[in-house]
Amino acid sequence: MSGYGTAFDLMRDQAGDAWRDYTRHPFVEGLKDGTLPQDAFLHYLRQDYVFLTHFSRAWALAVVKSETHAEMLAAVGTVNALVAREMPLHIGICEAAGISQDALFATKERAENLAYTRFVLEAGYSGDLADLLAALAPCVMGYGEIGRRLGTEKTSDTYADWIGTYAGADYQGACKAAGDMLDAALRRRLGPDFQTSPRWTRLCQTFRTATELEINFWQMGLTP
Ligand SMILES: Cc1ncc(C[n+]2csc(CCO)c2C)c(N)n1
Repeated sequence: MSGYGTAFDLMRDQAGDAWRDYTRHPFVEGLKDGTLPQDAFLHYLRQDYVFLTHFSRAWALAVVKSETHAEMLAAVGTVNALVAREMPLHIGICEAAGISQDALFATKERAENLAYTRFVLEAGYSGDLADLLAALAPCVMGYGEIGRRLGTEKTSDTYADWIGTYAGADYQGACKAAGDMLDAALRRRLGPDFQTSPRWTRLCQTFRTATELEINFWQMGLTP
């Protein structure tokens, strides 16, 4: 059990090898032992800034697709955390590494990056909040799992700040909240035994595709 909710555990099991390939990708192992080249890390961060721009739009769409005040509150809180905290963090790390804000804002979006965020947005545009959250979950919980594992297994402090962000209580709490939101959204729309709903297979497919797109994102990080 992950501690991130019932639906997430079931979807992760359905994703099979893809989940393992995402959370134990060579890029992740390079963060763990400090062997990831710095230029690959900075290239990843620049692309991730662009990623966060579109990811924030996807969470804003979750506000649009909400049906209850509790859903709106959770979604709007994530939009705020992303735009007011996570994005400035990336700007600060890049600036400290010599990448100006102008250079960062001018980053050309890689195809692997574009494919992922537009897939998530499309899941939301054409579906309801359950479809959108199934596409968002691998990102949120995957980094939670990676941070938690690297927090105890890391053998180098080179990327300790990055690991600490995702291993920390704040982020772990956000994963638990997102897992609870996913469970509640599925119960509301699919019923209490949501895994017996005719929609379940497709939601698991959406989760798996987003997981595969996360693998491609790490791979892109290794090829600046
Ligand atoms: C490619 C990529 N995937 C996942 C994350 C992690 N992440 C993105 S938004 C967010 C906050 C809640 O949605 C978190 C943890 C990332 N930064 N980049």
